Amino acid sequence: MTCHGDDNKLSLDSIRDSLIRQEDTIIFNLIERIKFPTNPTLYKQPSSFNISGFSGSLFQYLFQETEALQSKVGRYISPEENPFFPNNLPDSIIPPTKCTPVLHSAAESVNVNEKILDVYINQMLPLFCTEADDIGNLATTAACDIQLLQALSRRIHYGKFVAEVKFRDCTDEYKQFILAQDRDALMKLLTFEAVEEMVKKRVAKKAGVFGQEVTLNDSAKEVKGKVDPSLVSRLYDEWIMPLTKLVEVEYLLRRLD
Ligand SMILES: O=C(O)C(=O)C[C@]1(C(=O)O)C=C[C@@H](O)C=C1
Repeated sequence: MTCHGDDNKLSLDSIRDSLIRQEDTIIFNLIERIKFPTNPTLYKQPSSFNISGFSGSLFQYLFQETEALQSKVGRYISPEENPFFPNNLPDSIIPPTKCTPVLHSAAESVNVNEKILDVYINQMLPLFCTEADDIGNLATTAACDIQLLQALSRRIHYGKFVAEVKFRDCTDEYKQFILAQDRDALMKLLTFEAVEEMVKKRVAKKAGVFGQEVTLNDSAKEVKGKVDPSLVSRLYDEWIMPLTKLVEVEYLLRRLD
């Protein structure tokens, strides 16, 4: 969702439909990543490997280089994409689109990827993966990490679009709390507990379905799924939805700048 011309699509229902579709991407990417163990060597700072001219982890190196290449071909001209390493990104060779943006210009300053990365490495991976190193698969593991982190980031920063629609639908209600810079009141106003309950149930159900072993033998006995549905529900409850709401609040606080 980039342009003002897309406004006919800009409703809370259409944005929630996109969040529902993004659940599929997140769960499939999660299933791919958790085939591998945690692989702590990948995230060790500084890296145990000699990376010339670079002092971070092997994972940071791979991710930063990937983002730089993707930036050149226009990934970050989309308001749906937010870089994890925004400093010194190369310019895009693709020209920006000539249309009125949907989001307020302050959207660019809202980026919670540092938090996402911290939660991902220190809380999510230990919850879903076996604790071990698989040195032969570090690059493949990092490729899965990058796909999953970008999907998580896109979903969480979609909070900017959710917040914009809520602001347009109930401008006066939101305006008073923005003017007062009242975070708690904004958080309360944008929270829909019944929707959150539905999200948690739906993602658990999807995890059960997507993680099934599919065989042609109808009498084959059931095998354990590829991902624990209750953990996927927890992932949404404890991190994805709270971080989406944080993005919504941060965006709204700047909406009248
Ligand atoms: O659907 C909304 O209204 C949202 O703000 C998104 C979302 C979510 O992250 O899924 C976040 C807050 C609401 O309480 C419900 C759901």
